[in-house]
Amino acid sequence: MIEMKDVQKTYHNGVTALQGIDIKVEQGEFVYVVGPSGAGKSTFIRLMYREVKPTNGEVLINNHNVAKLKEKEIPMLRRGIGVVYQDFKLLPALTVYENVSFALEVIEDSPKKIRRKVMDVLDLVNLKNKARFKPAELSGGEQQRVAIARAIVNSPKVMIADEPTGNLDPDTSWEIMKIFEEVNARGTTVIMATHSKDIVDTLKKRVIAIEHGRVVRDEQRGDYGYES
Ligand SMILES: Nc1ncnc2c1ncn2[C@@H]1O[C@H](COP(=O)(O)OP(=O)(O)OP(=O)(O)O)[C@@H](O)[C@H]1O
Repeated sequence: MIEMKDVQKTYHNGVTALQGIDIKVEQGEFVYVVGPSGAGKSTFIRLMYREVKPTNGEVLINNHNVAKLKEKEIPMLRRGIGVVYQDFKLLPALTVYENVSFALEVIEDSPKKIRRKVMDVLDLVNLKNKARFKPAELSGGEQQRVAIARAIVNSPKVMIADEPTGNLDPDTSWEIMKIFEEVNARGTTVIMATHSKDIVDTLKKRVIAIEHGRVVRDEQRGDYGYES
């Protein structure tokens, strides 16, 4: 479960990106985060994996106060959260297989088990046949599928995506959304910031709208609510 209690984030330059944020997301939900450019969406989701710390208030992930984690406890938090970015952030020198296995927590796994886990997630994103390719040899949609495989290889409880279809054409975006729905159907909470009216209005989910750093709307099966 993810909970924010009266959260405020003011950056060092004095910009207050978020204030008075009170939300609760239950395990297994699928949530879109929408709003105009600069509204605070990225800040909102970056608080969840402690990429940024709240200035005031509490961010609780499975009842752990994220702001109070010690440095050495942060990897444990992040192991439970898979993150997908707009620009994929793959390691260019590594193959598809290596990009995914690199993210795997391997402490107790045998080589056979590691291989199975990596190939299972590559199968889910339909990229088993390109395991030996380098990112530059893949289309944008394929690169994003590798990034999703990397995000879910540790079976996280939560997957967070910041504009995951922002660099992709509409057909490829729908492929990515099908994978997100599959990941969600397997029990993972999905939080996705997006500017895609088409996606939000077609695949109906909970919608949290943020404007000027405040939640202005929170609806089950909501609309995008802005012009595209
Ligand atoms: N690291 C930072 N330092 C200072 N100000 C920041 C930082 N990151 C974001 N901001 C400011 O906080 C506000 C909210 O930014 P944020 O990136 O959260 O918005 P957003 O809704 O994700 O925007 P977009 O849709 O354009 O990605 C903006 O005014 C932005 O300039």
